[in-house]
Amino acid sequence: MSPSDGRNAEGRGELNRPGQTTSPSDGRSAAVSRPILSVEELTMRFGGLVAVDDVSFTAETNDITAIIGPNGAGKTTLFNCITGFYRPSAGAITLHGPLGEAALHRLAGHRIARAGVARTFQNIRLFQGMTVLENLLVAQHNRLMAATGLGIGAVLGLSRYPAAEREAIERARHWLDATALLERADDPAGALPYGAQRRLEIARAMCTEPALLCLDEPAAGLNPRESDELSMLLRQIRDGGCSILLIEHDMSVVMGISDRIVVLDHGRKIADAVPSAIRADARVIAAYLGEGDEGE
Ligand SMILES: Nc1ncnc2c1ncn2[C@@H]1O[C@H](COP(=O)(O)OP(=O)(O)OP(=O)(O)O)[C@@H](O)[C@H]1O
Repeated sequence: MSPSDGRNAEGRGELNRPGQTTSPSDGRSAAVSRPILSVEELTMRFGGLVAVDDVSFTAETNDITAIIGPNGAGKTTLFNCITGFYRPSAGAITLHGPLGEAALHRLAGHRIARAGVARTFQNIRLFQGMTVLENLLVAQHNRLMAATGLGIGAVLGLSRYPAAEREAIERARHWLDATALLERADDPAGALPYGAQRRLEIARAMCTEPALLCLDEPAAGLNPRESDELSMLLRQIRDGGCSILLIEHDMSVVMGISDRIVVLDHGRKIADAVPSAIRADARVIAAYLGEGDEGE
């Protein structure tokens, strides 16, 4: 799937991770699509309430796939199933990641992270008292431990530890630069303005080098300029080779950057198409009007 209308020509500056190469951006449209995530007949019940009801969709590699829908539609519950916070009542979630296929519906959260999925939350969850840089180093703790024999190498003063630590700092600096936070590296995270904290959350997720980045309302509380900067950052992350799953209520962000949009209403999928088709979809318009909100 490579819809021309879902692809924005502007803001194509690619944002490679350290040591990563990408194919030219003009090669993206010609690339054969490959799924990064398959959700099949997913259901999540809370007692008698069906929060996600038999939902199936596919997110393609190197796409931004948005999940939208009125309040209570089941978006966050779907995210929580994908990222291991909830064990689904039924259905399957498969990540087609760099380490092969992973059945996410059966894995614990930390193993889902290791398989290549990172997420941010609706409510900011940073270590407020730690510095900005420390927040990014903590995110790489597991990788650092694994690279050094679970820390024993560090204790014994073996040479791999300093190299792994240097790489972690380099990766952190790369994402601080990408999110315009380099100058705030030594400030406590809690001292950053709200929009900068949101960017730091994304930088922290990217430090784990995910194949799939799941963002839960990243534009919430941002002013229009910050939302535009966020859109640019997300395009750059996508063009750098990371697929994105995005829950967002800000329709200017969603329509501006999404390659595909899945719409939920009362737990059910009611539409799944490129942005231009979603704008014109009568069921989608009715769902938002039913909420007393046209969504745009
Ligand atoms: N842990 C839970 N226990 C019981 N009910 C829940 C739980 N989590 C979510 N729900 C219910 O499931 C439904 C879907 O909620 P969810 O938060 O997934 O919707 P949403 O689309 O993310 O909404 P919003 O846009 O307002 O964040 C709601 O009716 C909600 O009250």
